[in-house]
Amino acid sequence: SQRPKDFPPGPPCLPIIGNLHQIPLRKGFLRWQEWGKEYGNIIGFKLGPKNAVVLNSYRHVKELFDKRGAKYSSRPESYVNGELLCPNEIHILFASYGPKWRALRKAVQMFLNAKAVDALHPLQVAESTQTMCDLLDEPSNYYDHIRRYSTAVILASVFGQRGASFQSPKVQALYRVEDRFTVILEPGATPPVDAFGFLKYIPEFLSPWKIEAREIRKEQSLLYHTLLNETKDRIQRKISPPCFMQKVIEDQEKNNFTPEQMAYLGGITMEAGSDTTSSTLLAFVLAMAQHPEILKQAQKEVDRVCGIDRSPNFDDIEKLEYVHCCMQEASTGIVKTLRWRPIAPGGIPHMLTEDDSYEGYFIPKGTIVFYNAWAIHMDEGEYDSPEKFEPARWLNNKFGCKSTADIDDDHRRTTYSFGAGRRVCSGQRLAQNSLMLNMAKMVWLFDIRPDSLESLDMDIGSGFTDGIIVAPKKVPIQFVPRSNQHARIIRDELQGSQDLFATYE
Ligand code: HEM
Repeated sequence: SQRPKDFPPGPPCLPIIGNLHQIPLRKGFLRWQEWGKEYGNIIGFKLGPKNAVVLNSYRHVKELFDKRGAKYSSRPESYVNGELLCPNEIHILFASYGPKWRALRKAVQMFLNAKAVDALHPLQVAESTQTMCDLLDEPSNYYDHIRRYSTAVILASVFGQRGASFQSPKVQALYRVEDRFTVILEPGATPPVDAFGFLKYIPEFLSPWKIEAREIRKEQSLLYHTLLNETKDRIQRKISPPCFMQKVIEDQEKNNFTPEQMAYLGGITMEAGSDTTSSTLLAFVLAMAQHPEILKQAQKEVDRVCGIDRSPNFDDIEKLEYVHCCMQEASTGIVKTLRWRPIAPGGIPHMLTEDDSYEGYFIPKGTIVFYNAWAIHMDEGEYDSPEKFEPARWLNNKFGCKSTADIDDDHRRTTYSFGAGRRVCSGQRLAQNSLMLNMAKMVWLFDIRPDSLESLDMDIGSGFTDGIIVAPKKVPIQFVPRSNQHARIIRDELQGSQDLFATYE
């Protein structure tokens, strides 16, 4: 547990365990943020014998992940991820930087490139319109309706199948397993088995986390294989609409993918795109419920651009500057940010594959490097009152930062919510399209109000769930249609989507 010579500064270590005892089991990114005040924005610490570094400033993420991507793009070796949950590097998010990851990333890119993603506009419009009608019919279940939306878009575009309601068995199966998956992946949710290898030999009856991991693996594998087999069957019967898996199946020999790799490729895309997008939308709902004045201003703009005779669509989005700012603040604008509540606040760890020197520090090969999206987005040096939901900050400059800040355009990302470097999220464009469309339609259609202001808990610690992906906890929120005419129009628009839905049934 000794710190390497010239390692970045950090808290003193204890023998053997290093700093493990100082990192809380949940939401460790808050502790890293606190450490930043004492040790600076690049902090070195020890997870038992393993070296770890956390980056609390965008400047370091930019220099290390974006400019030195060849070295900082692997993932830490992990017994839980790599052996129990997703063996043989089948999971793109956890695959180490090498040929297997490259083949997966190339395949995913085929589905997530700009042209392919923009071809999904009609599907997104149809599913979003259904979501608005679901919110009209059953507002108290807003949480499920929003979660259904993101899964339905991926189910249809990846597997050519429909997720018509939150109760659909596949949507249910996905969230049942996904909720458990994101919790077990959070550093701290399992014993430090990578630091102390002997822990893996403790029998299962004394290690409930092992049983949990095996069950998750079984459920995930069953779901992904079932979806793949159903899609294969529908393709054979010539009743499948074009979808990502169709292309993957056609290219199976060329890519040399096993059925397991194919099933996981589709399943993981669904995983990656479901609760990420819905959690961001839910954070937006929370912000709108707390800030009626911001909602009003966004409504004014949507009304000016779309009027009352139709709901917003993709042609309008470019013209909605203030709604953009709301999205940039709560979530993602076209190429902008997810600042206020990043859904992966502690980031997804990268691993350094060669020794490196940086600003006089030595960072050895094998170091686990965390980018702390939470600390980056809450940096008081960069943002005025960072804790405040303030869309207007994005009117100042494209980074939403203080006008007095030194605005640095070189390789700086407008958001770190999607990660950075070569492992940056492949699904940004698809996610952004979904977010913008749903936010614009929601603002156009509803007044969004809390049952009571006291019921809103905006605190990232207490008001959001645990896990590597966090989401606002469910609180009662009212969705009140702005007029009968708004409600009638959205229902009429839904009728126009029925033919498209039928192709996925
Ligand atoms: C608001 C929505 C989303 C957010 C905030 C988000 C965030 C992230 C983050 C933080 C990473 C890790 C980046 C890193 O390690 O540096 C990631 C990876 C990834 N995301 Fe997303 N994501 C979102 C939506 C999507 C969607 C819709 C898809 C596809 C359907 C997707 C597909 C992926 C894939 C395939 C990876 C793995 C990349 C790799 O390791 O090579 N994401 N995402």
